Amino acid sequence: MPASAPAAGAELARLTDIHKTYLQGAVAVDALRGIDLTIAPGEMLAICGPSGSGKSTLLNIIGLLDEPTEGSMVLGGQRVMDLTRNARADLRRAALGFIFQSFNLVPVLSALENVLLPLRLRGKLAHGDKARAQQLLSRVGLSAHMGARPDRMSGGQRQRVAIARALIGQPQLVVADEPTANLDSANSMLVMDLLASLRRELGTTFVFSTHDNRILGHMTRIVHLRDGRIAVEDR
Ligand SMILES: Nc1ncnc2c1ncn2[C@@H]1O[C@H](COP(=O)(O)OP(=O)(O)OP(=O)(O)O)[C@@H](O)[C@H]1O
Repeated sequence: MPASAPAAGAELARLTDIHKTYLQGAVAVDALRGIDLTIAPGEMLAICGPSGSGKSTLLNIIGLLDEPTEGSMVLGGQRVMDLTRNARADLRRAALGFIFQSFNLVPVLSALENVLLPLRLRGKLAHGDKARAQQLLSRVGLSAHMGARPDRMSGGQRQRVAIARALIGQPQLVVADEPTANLDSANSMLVMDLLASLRRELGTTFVFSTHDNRILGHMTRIVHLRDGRIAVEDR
């Protein structure tokens, strides 16, 4: 049974008739075949489906990491297709956060430096950024590990560093590609409970791709993909 849904009406993102075709040598692979999807602020939305159904492709498009072959997308009121490459990168940095199944932390940096990295990559750190990163690390239960490097941490701890890193830029939308795929059941539940609490506290919107049925109870909506199309939606 999905968790309580946010109020209907507003929209953070709208995808209309999205298609994505990849070329594998001379063969065209239609990974997405006409996706219509609206994402409301505060949703915790899961994109489910079998391997190859197009989950990662769809997430990459929502996260402005890839472009559709056809179709349109509006994010935060901006028509993404009308933006230059630089403007799209600016929107991605300002509006989006990312969580990956393999955590994608920088091994030679401490947990605190990993959380600050997205801000450093944007330019100089502002006054208060370090304190905010420390607060976020405390909020994800890692106050005793701020100076530790990821290779000294468990998978669950690493994913919690990655959650703090995804949230440091105060994104409207966090895109999470199979965030529990490398975690055991206990850590998956800890991470999902944490994300659900953060969603309630911060109002952040989350879109997940997942094969993991254990985490679906945390979602406000579930979209099932089959062969690049939306097959079923559960609210
Ligand atoms: N970069 C690429 N180049 C060519 N084909 C691709 C590329 N990325 C994905 N595909 C193909 O597009 C289809 C959808 O792939 P996608 O990775 O989006 O599915 P998925 O549902 O995320 O799968 P999985 O659960 O295995 O990660 C598959 O047929 C895949 O082989």
